[in-house]
Amino acid sequence: MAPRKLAAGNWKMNGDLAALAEIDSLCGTHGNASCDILICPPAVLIHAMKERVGDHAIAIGGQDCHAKPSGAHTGDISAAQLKDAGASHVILGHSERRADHGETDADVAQKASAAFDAGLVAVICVGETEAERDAGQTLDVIGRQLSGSVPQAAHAGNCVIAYEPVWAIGTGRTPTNDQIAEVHAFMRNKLAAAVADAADISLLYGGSVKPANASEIFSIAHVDGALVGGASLKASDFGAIISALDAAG
Ligand SMILES: O=C(CO)COP(=O)(O)O
Repeated sequence: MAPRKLAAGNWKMNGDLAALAEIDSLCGTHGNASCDILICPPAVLIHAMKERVGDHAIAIGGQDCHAKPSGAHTGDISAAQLKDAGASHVILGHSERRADHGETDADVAQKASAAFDAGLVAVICVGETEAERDAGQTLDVIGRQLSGSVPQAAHAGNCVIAYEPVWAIGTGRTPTNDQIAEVHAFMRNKLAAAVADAADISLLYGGSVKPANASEIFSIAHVDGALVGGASLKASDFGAIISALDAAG
């Protein structure tokens, strides 16, 4: 088996019911793509988006979940609730949550275990800050985040890893091909020490992926797809990225 190709969109705190028209458009143009497609809207849109997708092969995901299955946690959402609303995936450990909510690697690992228990695929994010890259610490940081955030129960069927350099998110800047290749090869090796089928885990790149740079990024070894922020909001842009992934060998 080879890792599955995945084009994933993270809508972050964007979109409303009217924006689901973009999903209708995406279903019309890319509902039968050969790569996997995932869209992670704000949680309030999951159910409606799932209904809109219907029988098209577009998966829906959350952007976070609580580590506990239920209880007195005002404002939080459990993995089982995401699943009940129609999600099959959940993004965990995004750098915006690590920064804004103080999430630690241990927090992310607990949430990932909760996601596995609920039958969700966890899309676990890792990535260095610009200061860490400038200090030559990139691989140390990624290694530490992978060790701390990916539970032992992870395997290719329930886990996807996204490398998102913090400094490349929403900035229009991307690492060089060599820099992406170095981190992705490192992640593949590092996971092999922890997970039996690590060679089959999909490794995504995220950070300023656009239609204009997608083909080049998808040509890099061990890049199995992308986690796309801004360019996932419009069906025309996200569709072009899906087409680029479909065309990549
Ligand atoms: O954070 C990201 C996806 O999770 C990337 O965002 P941008 O594609 O907007 O840079």
